[in-house]
Amino acid sequence: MGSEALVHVLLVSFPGQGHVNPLLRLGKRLASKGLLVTFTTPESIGKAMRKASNIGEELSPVGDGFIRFEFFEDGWDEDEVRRQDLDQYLPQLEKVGKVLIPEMIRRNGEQGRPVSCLINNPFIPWVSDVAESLGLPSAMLWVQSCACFTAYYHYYHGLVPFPSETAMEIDIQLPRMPLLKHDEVPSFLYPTTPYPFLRRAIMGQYKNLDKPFCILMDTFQELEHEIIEYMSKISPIKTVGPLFKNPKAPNATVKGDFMKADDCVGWLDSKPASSVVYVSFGSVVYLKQDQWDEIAYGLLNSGVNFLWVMKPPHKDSGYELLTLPEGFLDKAGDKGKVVQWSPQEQVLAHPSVACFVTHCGWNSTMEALTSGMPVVAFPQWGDQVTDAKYLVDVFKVGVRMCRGEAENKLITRDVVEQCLLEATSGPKAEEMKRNAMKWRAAAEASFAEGGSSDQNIQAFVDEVKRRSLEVLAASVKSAAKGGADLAGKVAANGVAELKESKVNGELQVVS
Ligand SMILES: O=c1c(-c2ccc(O)cc2)coc2cc(O[C@@H]3O[C@H](CO)[C@@H](O)[C@H](O)[C@H]3O)cc(O)c12
Ligand SMILES: O=c1ccn([C@@H]2O[C@H](COP(=O)(O)OP(=O)(O)O)[C@@H](O)[C@H]2O)c(=O)[nH]1
Repeated sequence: MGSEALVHVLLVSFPGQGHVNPLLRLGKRLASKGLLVTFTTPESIGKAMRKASNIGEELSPVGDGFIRFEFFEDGWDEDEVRRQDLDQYLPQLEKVGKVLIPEMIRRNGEQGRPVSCLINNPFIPWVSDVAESLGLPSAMLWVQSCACFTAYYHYYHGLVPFPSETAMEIDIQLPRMPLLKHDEVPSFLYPTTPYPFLRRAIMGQYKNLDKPFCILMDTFQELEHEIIEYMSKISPIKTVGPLFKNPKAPNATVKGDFMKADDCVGWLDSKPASSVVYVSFGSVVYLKQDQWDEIAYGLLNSGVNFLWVMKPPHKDSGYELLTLPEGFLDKAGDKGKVVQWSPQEQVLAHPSVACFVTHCGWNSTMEALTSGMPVVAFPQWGDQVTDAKYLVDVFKVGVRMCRGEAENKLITRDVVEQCLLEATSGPKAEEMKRNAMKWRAAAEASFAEGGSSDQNIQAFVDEVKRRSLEVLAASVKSAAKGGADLAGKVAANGVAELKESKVNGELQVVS
């Protein structure tokens, strides 16, 4: 079957690694079930993705369908420093995207690929407005846990008290969730957050929550059973995680890394089973030099093997380049390896790796659970503090090393060493490993054919197909009436294509 006869969905991503990864993974899942998927994000990131990853101009086959990329200009010069300031960048993306995304949709229609559905991730809620204005269905991929989704929901609607200027240190009880201490709710909700623009971005998504017909989530039934059941009654959520495995297309090479991963698998191969601690704080967290030094000495003093990701800061971020203590690499010798970026999925799946010191970003959390990997939790802000609470107290796969950036506390080398030892040897380590392996099995069952997430993805694909026929039928009507609005034009172009498809006997449309 040619790609032109397939139902086409357009994925629009916020330009962050922790957002691109899950949306692209969703794209591969949808493609593998027979859709044509176009993935788009600003060209500033597109450029990095093309350079670092296996992305070309052409269509990539994935399972029964295809994925392709188109990037859009954000209207700023290549070296514009304001991109680092989301207070300025998010409104710019909205202004430009509201013009360029409809143009991209129209162009695709003209080229014989009418778009039937838009899917976005958080921080760019205006994508649902674009879809609505064109008469297209839309969905949103929530890229954090269902617990965090619930916390933001209750905050947005003022349903329970949250920490405030006058009562900062209150505990928070949300339905079907463990009691959260004040510093365990997503920290963007603290009155003192240094990232109020991320709170505004997320609240913008909640303001628009009635527009998507479906909210997809990178989590799975068995992991957050009760809270998923509760929120399903309020919002049209469908769990489709863990997205990072694709059983129908395990060899699809399309990846969205912004930086080429350093080679470290050979080094891991040379190490004994369960002997290496993997340390990574994701793509945006940047620690202070004194904290970095303590972690370095903690790693050395504990005597464990370690693989440590030390990514360079963005040149306009204002962060000082971190350094390692003098003589650190010599002292570590062959016990340690420091890289700028790792192939994290492969690292977490490697038998030499014993545990993961993580900032608890939701992608890292899902990847660890799905790989059966115990963690040492080192959360900083946002959803990370809530994820850490769940990893340690609910999923029971982790040791806590800190409570988050708001605590403003230096974690000393002794504490680092103690946590590393606790997570790698002795009864606690064994128990965490057992629990992690249980989560791995549950995750695998959920994405295997017929599992809860697989069923939800299939139901979503069926619904998109069903709605695509409605969209086309509506546009045939409006085209017949001579409607010259944009949606009409898009769809009218699509109809020409569909007639062809019909001739091929591949798609049937009632007009
Ligand atoms: O890339 C960014 C940017 C950014 C800044 C400038 C620019 O030009 C482009 C982007 C800002 O905040 C972020 C926040 C993020 O939170 C991360 O988002 C994940 C999914 O929401 C969570 O699970 C993680 O815990 C959390 O660390 C992830 C990101 O990738 C970013
Ligand atoms: O060295 C690294 C560090 C991170 N990642 C990937 O980058 C994403 C980070 O997302 P997460 O939600 O964990 O954190 P964020 O970067 O958004 O804070 C995950 O998919 C990781 O697998 C990676 O491939 N190599």
